[in-house]
Amino acid sequence: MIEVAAAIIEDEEKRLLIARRAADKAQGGMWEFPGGKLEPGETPEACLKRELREEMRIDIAPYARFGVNEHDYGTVRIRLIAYKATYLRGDIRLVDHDAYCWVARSELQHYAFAPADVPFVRRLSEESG
Ligand SMILES: Nc1nc2c([nH]c(=O)n2[C@H]2C[C@H](O)[C@@H](COP(=O)(O)OP(=O)(O)OP(=O)(O)O)O2)c(=O)[nH]1
Ligand SMILES: [Mg+2]
Repeated sequence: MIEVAAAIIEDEEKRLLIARRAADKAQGGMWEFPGGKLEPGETPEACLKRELREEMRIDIAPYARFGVNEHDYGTVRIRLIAYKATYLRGDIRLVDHDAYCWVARSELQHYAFAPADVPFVRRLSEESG
């Protein structure tokens, strides 16, 4: 089981940050909440702060656990741990993804998300914001 943390980052207009996985990666071309694999001994919050600096050059503050979803991709099984987070500072620069977007909750349904994210997307779509 691979443990992966994902950040649901909101801006002042209540839009959420989503990013598209590069074509050459697992789940290439699919949208996700940015993040990555936990390193040994790392908390999900620390992982997310590190990953968002590495992958997008921004600072975030995770503040609440949103949920966990286990998904079997056949060759790998992942435990995806989602945290709500606040966008603190930095201009986004894509290091790893090939696109990003700030989207309203009502627009999330128009993006093809990685299968492990689908339960989170459904819940977020029903939230007000
Ligand atoms: N970051 C992230 N990964 C996700 C999401 N949904 C989902 O199925 N995944 C899968 C894709 C990968 O198989 C796995 C790990 O994600 P990753 O590629 O971001 O890991 P990483 O940043 O540590 O990158 P790397 O060092 O392995 O290249 O989790 C999601 O919303 N966010
Ligand atoms: Mg990543």
